Amino acid sequence: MSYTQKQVTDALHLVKFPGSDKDIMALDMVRNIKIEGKKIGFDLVFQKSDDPQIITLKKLCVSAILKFVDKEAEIKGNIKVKAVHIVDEPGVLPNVKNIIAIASGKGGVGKSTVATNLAVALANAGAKVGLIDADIFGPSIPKMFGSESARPSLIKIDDKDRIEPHEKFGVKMLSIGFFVDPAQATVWRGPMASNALKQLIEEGNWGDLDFVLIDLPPGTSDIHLTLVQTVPVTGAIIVSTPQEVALADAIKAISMFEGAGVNVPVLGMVENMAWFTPAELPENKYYIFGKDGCKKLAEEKGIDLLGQIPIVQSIREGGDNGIPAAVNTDTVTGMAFADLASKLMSVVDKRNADKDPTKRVEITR
Ligand SMILES: Nc1ncnc2c1ncn2[C@@H]1O[C@H](COP(=O)(O)OP(=O)(O)OP(=O)(O)O)[C@@H](O)[C@H]1O
Repeated sequence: MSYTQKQVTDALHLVKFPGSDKDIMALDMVRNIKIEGKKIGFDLVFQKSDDPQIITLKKLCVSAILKFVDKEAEIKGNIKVKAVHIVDEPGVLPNVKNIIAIASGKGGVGKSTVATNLAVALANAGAKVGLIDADIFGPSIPKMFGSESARPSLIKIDDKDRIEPHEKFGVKMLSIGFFVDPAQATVWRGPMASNALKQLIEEGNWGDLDFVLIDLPPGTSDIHLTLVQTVPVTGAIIVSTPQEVALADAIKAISMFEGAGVNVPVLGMVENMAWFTPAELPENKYYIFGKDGCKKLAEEKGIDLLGQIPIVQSIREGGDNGIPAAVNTDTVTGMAFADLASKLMSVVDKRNADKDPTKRVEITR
């Protein structure tokens, strides 16, 4: 019999950081949990390699595992302490003004739909925009742009091979879906997926851009860590439906971005599938996934709500037929995405005025 991840994370949720009311899971200090039979191990990530709480916290973790998982669990010696280093050097993408991560906790809430339409709406507003499909295991950007057959070419710049991003509706984009059969990528192991993302970022000929949007996979994964270790992410947008199960996962995504070792400000939330209005009853709103769940969560967390996007047939059709709804600027949905783009531009301006630029992080010891 082996223990479950949940048993371990539940136990570690009970370990509070000394002097704080937050636990080490909420602070995103636990990474790489490995369980083999009775053996449990994980990385414990601190902001500084000489944090005075290292010894105490290691002991608290050992006690929590022995008490709440199993007194026979082999945990001693299996907690590796790691430290976050802020890397103070211009990273890759030096000519990109803002790198925005689009994330969700739960899958299927419309993150790629929002990323696609937001990218098009930003381009319509005159911004120079790039879009990177970081959902390596399930890339959907090629389909949403009607570009499944695009094959970006390699060009030589300063004797180095560079990938020329595909461009459509004013958006420069790269996706692993342009290079491998998506069915192949779904079985890749973590390091292969992380390397693929690094290549899309580092080897793309991105040039000067106002925004690069990164469409992340759902949940929290190695891909998220690869991203913050590869580029300084200006901020994150969290997409969720108003449904409770989706909101619970959205909270985890918010904690991950704001937690130790990542430190990326959350710029706002987007409530997708906020309501449904049938064409024949335009005055009626049906709150299929619940009412204002995301709005309330954003208020609670002190985060801006950037927009509420209803369930609209043309949004789904746009995703399927490769012409994003935001392309049609004179429709109600086109205007909703234009409004979302303008809100994003103003929160990014505010973030850049109020806060220091984000720095890339490295986790070492
Ligand atoms: N507001 C909306 N109205 C109608 N359909 C929508 C809306 N938002 C998303 N959809 C549809 O819901 C489905 C899931 O959306 P999408 O692929 O964007 O979700 P996701 O969160 O990126 O999923 P994944 O878990 O694959 O990352 C798609 O078919 C999309 O067209």
